[in-house]
Amino acid sequence: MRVDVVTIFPEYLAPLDLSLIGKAREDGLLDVRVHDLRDFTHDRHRTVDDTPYGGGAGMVMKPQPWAEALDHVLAQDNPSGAKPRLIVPGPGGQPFTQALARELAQEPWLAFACGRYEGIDERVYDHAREDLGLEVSVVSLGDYVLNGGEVAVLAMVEAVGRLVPGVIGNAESLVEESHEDGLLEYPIYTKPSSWNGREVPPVLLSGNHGAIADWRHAQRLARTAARRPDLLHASHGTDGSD
Ligand SMILES: O=C(OCc1ccccc1)c1cn[nH]c1
Repeated sequence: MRVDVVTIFPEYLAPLDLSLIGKAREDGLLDVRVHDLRDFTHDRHRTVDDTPYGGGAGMVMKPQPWAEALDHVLAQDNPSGAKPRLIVPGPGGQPFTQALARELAQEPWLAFACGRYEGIDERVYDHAREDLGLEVSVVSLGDYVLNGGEVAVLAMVEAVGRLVPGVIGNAESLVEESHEDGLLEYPIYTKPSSWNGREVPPVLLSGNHGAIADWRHAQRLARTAARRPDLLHASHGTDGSD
């Protein structure tokens, strides 16, 4: 998978060079390219923002640098003229979920646009869709506001990248994760079996795999009911009437 990120803070994406994602890049499983939006400005101050038409607080990211940056992304090492799916993190976007991460992990090429200030001139979205023929999705990590899209892109690239075959050595560990099938994960324990006067639940030491599976499923249901009842009604058939 190829991943392009356009940002005014390229150094914010440095953590993608670390650990799993870093190794995946070395192994050629992920091709991550970070572009500085200011490289696509032409004035002495490398201006990327200006005041909003209609008034209001804050600044808006100018359209021209974004158009040139996207042209560069589309042209770089792309003889076939393939198109990336463009993801723009923003508080007003569709929720980023494990289901969306799985969907994005199927894409051969993703491009992320990191907004700053109050956001990006709306015409950039129209230009990307109508003139560049890109599928554009505004995606939110949650109902809160960050100063820019970079932190959200780090989270999304990690969540998506780890689903790309080969990135995680033990694909088994991808199965029983929270949200993988609509339930939160069960409690986990490791040695020693007795610690600080606290014991590991005996069933886990019993070797009875059926009982262990039952206990774990019961724990997942209980945890989900306690912490995320919304998930229970959504994906387990209960319409909330019971
Ligand atoms: O704040 C966010 O993105 C950064 C951003 C983008 C555009 C304008 C302002 C801020 C965000 C919140 N949840 N998910 C993403």
